[in-house]
Amino acid sequence: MIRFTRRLYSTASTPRIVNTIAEYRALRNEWLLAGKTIGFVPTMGALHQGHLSLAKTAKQDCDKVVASIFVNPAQFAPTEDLDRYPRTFENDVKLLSTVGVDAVFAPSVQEMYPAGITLDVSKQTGTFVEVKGKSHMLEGSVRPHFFRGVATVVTKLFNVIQPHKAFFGQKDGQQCAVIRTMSRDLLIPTEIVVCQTIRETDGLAMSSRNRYLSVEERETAPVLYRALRAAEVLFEGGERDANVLREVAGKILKESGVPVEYLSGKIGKDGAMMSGAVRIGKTRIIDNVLLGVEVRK
Ligand SMILES: Nc1ncnc2c1ncn2[C@@H]1O[C@H](COP(=O)(O)OP(=O)(O)OP(=O)(O)O)[C@@H](O)[C@H]1O
Ligand SMILES: CC(C)(CO)[C@@H](O)C(=O)[O-]
Ligand code: BAL
Repeated sequence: MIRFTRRLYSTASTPRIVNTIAEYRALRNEWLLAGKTIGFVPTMGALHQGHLSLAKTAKQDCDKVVASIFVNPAQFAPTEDLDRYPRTFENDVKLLSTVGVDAVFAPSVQEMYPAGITLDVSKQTGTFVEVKGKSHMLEGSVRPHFFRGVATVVTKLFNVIQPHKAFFGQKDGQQCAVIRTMSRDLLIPTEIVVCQTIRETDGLAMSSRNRYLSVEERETAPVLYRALRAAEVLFEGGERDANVLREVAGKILKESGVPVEYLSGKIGKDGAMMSGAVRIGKTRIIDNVLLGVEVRK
């Protein structure tokens, strides 16, 4: 009985680990010949329930699901946490096996950047993807290198994986907008699906970097969501003045004393996104709420 259970687990659920582009392409050809559709969940690892919810949605929509685990150097400034970014590969694979992911693409930096990659943008040579007009405000005002690194690696990953659909989290709302624009402009045939933000019970958006927080910092961290949620409640009650919504959220943040990097909210005819970033100790917390707009549950 025990043996039977084990066999089921190892053959039915363990994703295939793929480290090279050549190996992935061979697998993809097999899948395409068999008429399978491919869903893709790009990640940097250190997985949590937010990532798993993307994989579950991908599994509902597509025959085969590939998750990538790649800590992309190009989206880190030289002063940021590339070296200490959490790397928990074995546990990540275990988690992905619980939601039926078929393959984990985990390439080396050399595989993804064959000509090498330096973090100093002024010294970089070669080809990069930049989404002008969407990359230098909000997150991009604090991390000017960031969306160039993300757009570049997502283009490379799309070229390798060639998925029918790719799944991203609303928590990184501006990233979703950048990737949608990039896909439209570069005529990328992959459908971009944005999935809802998964939260801890106290409202904090799940995030790999939350594990940097000390016990006291973890208690403070939900303040950003509390502030955004207060604005959302007002919006739901009929308030349509973006200044009022920002003021309400801003007051809560000010009272908490946490340093605010930005707090933004504009109301358009199709609804609005209120977003913010705060520093809790050395850790950046970002979050957003969509007002009057639905995302994939
Ligand atoms: N709480 C969440 N709910 C839904 N999707 C999420 C959540 N957190 C991350 N994602 C999505 O998972 C994908 C991979 O994100 P990533 O690996 O950077 O995780 P992360 O938790 O956002 O990490 P970090 O703390 O470094 O920002 C992205 O599309 C991201 O938006
Ligand atoms: C999309 C992504 C995997 C690109 O490295 C990263 O920015 C992330 O995890 O959100
Ligand atoms: N989730 C976005 C990845 C990053 O902050 O580098």
